[in-house]
Amino acid sequence: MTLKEQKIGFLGAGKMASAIIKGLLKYGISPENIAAGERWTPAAEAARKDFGIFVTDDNADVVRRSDILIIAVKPKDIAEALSTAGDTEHKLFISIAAGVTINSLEKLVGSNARVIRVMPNICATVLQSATGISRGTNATADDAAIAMEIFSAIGVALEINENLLDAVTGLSGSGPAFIFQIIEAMADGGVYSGLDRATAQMLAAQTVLGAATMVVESGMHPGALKDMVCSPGGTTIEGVAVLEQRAVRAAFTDAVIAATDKSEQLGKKK
Ligand SMILES: NC(=O)C1=CN([C@@H]2O[C@H](COP(=O)(O)OP(=O)(O)OC[C@H]3O[C@@H](n4cnc5c(N)ncnc54)[C@H](OP(=O)(O)O)[C@@H]3O)[C@@H](O)[C@H]2O)C=CC1
Ligand SMILES: O=C(O)[C@@H]1CCC=N1
Repeated sequence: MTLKEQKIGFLGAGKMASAIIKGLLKYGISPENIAAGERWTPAAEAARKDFGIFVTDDNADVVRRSDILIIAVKPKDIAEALSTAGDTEHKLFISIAAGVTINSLEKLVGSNARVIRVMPNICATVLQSATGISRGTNATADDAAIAMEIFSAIGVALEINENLLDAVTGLSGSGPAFIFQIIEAMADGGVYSGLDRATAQMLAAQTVLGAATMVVESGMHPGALKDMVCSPGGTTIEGVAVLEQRAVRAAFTDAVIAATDKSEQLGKKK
């Protein structure tokens, strides 16, 4: 069965499920092939209205209708969501929850459960997620292939050993928030110097997009690319010196490590 023929259900229709659904619809999956189970909240109403998908507060109905279930509730809500999922046999479960291990997911879904743990990011909404994928004990090669297909449809996906998924969570799962902070702060700098907010934000965002594209397309070390911008005695090295004085690179490294540690801690709570 191709991805476009699969019935995909979501347990939880909040921010991240919506990002993935939006991406899948952009990719060309029919809304008729997507269902979501959600507490009857504004998130549910928005998913129904915005995406035209089937939305219900009956998780078991979503499971019945779907071949693949994407667990998209907060880590603390997984046990409850799965306890209301009804007959989970013969289904593939893909969890996007931070920190929740394959071992605990398999215990919650059932002993023979086909489980895949993934960590996408919010950029799925514009088909630019960076996603790590780890296959559970009973998931087949076909299951891993379909998970790769789903997350490759909404960005870049790679299979990775589960012991590295917390690091993926700290880096690319949480990373968009760090980059949004950079864009906000750079735009503030532009506004400080007289640019209007909209212009400053557009210039900041396009600069991040362009710089990221150069790293991806050239494969060059970012430090070497930085050197290409820094004219001797010029403007850029003045700014770079300020960032170094404020230990900005160390702060970003530490932010990724802190988010990774938190993902590990969430896993130990289970
Ligand atoms: N946000 C992000 O950028 C990313 C998030 N993730 C992971 O995705 C998951 C979801 O995060 P996010 O989308 O941000 O969270 P949200 O709170 O936006 O979405 C979760 C939704 O699930 C609903 N929900 C809770 N319990 C149940 C239940 N038993 N049955 C059905 N629906 C339920 C919640 O309702 P209510 O609000 O009433 O509780 C909420 O609307 C988390 O596990 C997170 O770790 C992964 C990558 C990136
Ligand atoms: O902050 C969180 O816990 C989730 C997981 C990765 C991004 N957001």
